[in-house]
Amino acid sequence: MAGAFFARFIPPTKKDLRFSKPSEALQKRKRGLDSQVTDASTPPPSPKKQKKSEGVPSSGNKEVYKKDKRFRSAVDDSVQKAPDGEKTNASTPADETETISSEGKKDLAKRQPVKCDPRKIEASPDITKTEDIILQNGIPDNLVQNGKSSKRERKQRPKRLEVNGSDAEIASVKHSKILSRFKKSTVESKVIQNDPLDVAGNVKGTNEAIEPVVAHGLEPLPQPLLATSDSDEKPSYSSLPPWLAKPLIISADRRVKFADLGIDTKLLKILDDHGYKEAFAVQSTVIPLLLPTPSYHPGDLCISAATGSGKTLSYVLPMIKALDTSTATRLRGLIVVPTRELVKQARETCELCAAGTGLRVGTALGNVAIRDEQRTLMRVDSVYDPQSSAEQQQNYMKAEHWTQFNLHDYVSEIKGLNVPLPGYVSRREPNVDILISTPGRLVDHIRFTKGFNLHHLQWLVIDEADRLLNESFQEWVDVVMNSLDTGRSFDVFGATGKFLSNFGVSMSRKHPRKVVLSATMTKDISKLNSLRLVNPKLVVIGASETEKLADPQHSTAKIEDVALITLPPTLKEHSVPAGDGSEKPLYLLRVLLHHIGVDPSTKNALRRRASLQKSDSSHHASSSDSSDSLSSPSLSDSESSSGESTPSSDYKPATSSPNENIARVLVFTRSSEAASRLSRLLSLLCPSIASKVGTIIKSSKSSASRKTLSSYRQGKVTIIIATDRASRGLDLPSLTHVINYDVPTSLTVYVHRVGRTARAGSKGSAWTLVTHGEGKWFSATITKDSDGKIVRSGAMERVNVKLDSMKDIKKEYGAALDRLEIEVKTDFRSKRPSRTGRAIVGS
Ligand SMILES: Nc1ncnc2c1ncn2[C@@H]1O[C@H](COP(=O)(O)OP(=O)(O)OP(=O)(O)O)[C@@H](O)[C@H]1O
Repeated sequence: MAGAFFARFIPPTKKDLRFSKPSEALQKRKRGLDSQVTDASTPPPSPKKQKKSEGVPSSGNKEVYKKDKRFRSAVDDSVQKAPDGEKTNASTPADETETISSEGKKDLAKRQPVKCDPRKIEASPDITKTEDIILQNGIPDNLVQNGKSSKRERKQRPKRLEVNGSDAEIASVKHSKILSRFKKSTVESKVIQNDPLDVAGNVKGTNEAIEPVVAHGLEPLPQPLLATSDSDEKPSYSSLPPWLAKPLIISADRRVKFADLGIDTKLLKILDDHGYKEAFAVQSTVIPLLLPTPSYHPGDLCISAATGSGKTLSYVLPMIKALDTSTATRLRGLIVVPTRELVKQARETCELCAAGTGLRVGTALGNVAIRDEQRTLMRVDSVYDPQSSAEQQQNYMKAEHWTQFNLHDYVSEIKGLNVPLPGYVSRREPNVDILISTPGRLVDHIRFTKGFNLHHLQWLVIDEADRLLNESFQEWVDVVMNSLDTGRSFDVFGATGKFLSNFGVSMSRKHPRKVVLSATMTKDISKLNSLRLVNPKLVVIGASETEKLADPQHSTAKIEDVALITLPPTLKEHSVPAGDGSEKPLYLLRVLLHHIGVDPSTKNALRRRASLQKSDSSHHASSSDSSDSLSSPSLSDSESSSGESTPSSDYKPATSSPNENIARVLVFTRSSEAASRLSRLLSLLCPSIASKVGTIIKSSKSSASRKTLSSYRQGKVTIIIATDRASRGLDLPSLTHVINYDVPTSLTVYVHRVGRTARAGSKGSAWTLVTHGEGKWFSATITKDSDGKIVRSGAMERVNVKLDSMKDIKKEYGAALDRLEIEVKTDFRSKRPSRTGRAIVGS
């Protein structure tokens, strides 16, 4: 049979095959494979022996051997099946071919196929479909070895003939090996292209299971998938913890009756008498979460709600209700706020709600000596504790003391120094149920006030949380949290606690409920983590646009989609281009007199205002062509670019105050020095308003700020010039306007400044003077908010203010600056290096 095959085998002519010179590496591989397939020097093994020897080939040989074996049988079959006398030269002699390299594959794609005679190919009926493809396209010339055999192979050939008895068989073995490998690698590469997942299973289009191909590191490197456009895609994951990523979102429009929140009738009456008719959104959401109702949340709360939305009442009401049930006075509620003014404000609300409950409300702020505060905050209890008393006696009464003991002196000493009677010990305790404190003074008490502790604390409120967490204030967070943790240990229960804990009774206290609030709540998880919150929940009170996020259909809304800053919906914002800043006081005056109408009462002012309005109306008409010379370069067209508005357009406070038509203004400067000079300059420029101007600044004594605030409440002061100290939480009743004389330093500062007006549903108006140099920053950070951090109900309106008609005032302005300069030099010569009065202009 082998002889018949050999007789039919006719080597291909040069015309049939195009040869190329194999590379050195391919030559080496070929030699290696040859030696793996057949060992010509050994006698032919018996089938059994051969099988055994096949069973233990080296891993590299195994694969080749299998293929070899399979092909042998295929060739044998094909030879058997081929009709006698029919000749085919479709087979390529094995010793004249080469294994496929990656180079070869590349060449396969690039080069023209070798032309083969299809009739000859047809002669082999057992050639598989893949073989058909290869052979029809031709074997690439670099796959076919040069017709000259290597020396070694020529030497080996006779031996093989001797051993196997058939040269054709050797040739067929080699051919099969190469063809089989080529076939598999071709099929596999096709499959990888079409469906890489299919490689491990059946190849598409063939039902043949693919054996793993030994590619010897020559397989194509895996390529990355083509990048798809993901501009619209949002990550489906969040780096935030679930409680922060999925807040409870409530629309700011929500209103509920206080009676429906479980507030008792006595308190309802008090609230009603003070104008609290119904609960605002933050109150109607937070109170049920904090009180034992079906919505009760057993954990801490973080609350983000706009300025003036009523956050104070949202925590004071439930805290008072929860603490009301207890009898002994202990420090159980602690409210931390950043400024003294806020301490007083929170105290007022607490005292209002605690009226008639017997709860004691105290404050701790740095305006009095700590000793005085200790006297009012602390009390000394005489507690019967013979054991401790005996220990104390042993410490106090040493032998030498007894020799000098005088009973009369002892009794009088007890009276004066509050020394306990025998068997009793003195124990110092905070003498308030609720303490409202600034963080710095709170730390002072924890560190230095004997007996001051937070062991009994049940409520901890942190208002203006982002500010308190941003500034260290003597590391107050760590000090307070450590004090709370100490208070949870069984040691605080004294000897009884130790005794019971020895018997396995859990003696640790409950975590105090923590309520954290801000209008600009931080998403900084590390800062929030420092508060050691337990089972926290984030509540966001948003503008009506965020209502859709609260919709169950939008339940996948994440904190990334929710702006945590919402401006009051009743706030109207304006920006005023203020040129290069050299005439900023004049712009301020113009806004105060013309747009806000701060001085409608005096005849002088009315006359001035009438003349200004007259001249402004002409400017109004021409504002579009010339006013932009004053404007900041980046105030875009999307912002309303209008002429000057009349005072009546935005001046309609929605309060029921009898002084409804009086404008009340808070002007922000960037420093205390600038505030006091601006106040003086305004008085010089416009003496009629001098008596109405007050300041709230850091450098002044707190009594001065207090005086300003009380004068404001009495209606005597209607213009307050302040620093950012007044920007946080200050609730100035019926404040109609905020003016940023100096631009705020950040969006957060802006939000808190303008949030002093438009509170509790009242209308309010904010004005910002923007110089050329500040325009770009202001537009990008405050007006446009490209980050989408802020929700505002309307666009900021740009108002172009003209100074052309203020020639008289300009003359006064020069004289006023000179006078201020002299005053400043005189006043401050001895105190500090003086800045000129003109420094106020740009500051
Ligand atoms: N339910 C209510 N009805 C009427 N007025 C209310 C109600 N709740 C609060 N107010 C009033 O709204 C004003 C603002 O309240 P509050 O100071 O608590 O706001 P806030 O959210 O804490 O503001 P900020 O973030 O600026 O501190 C106060 O004058 C308060 O008396």
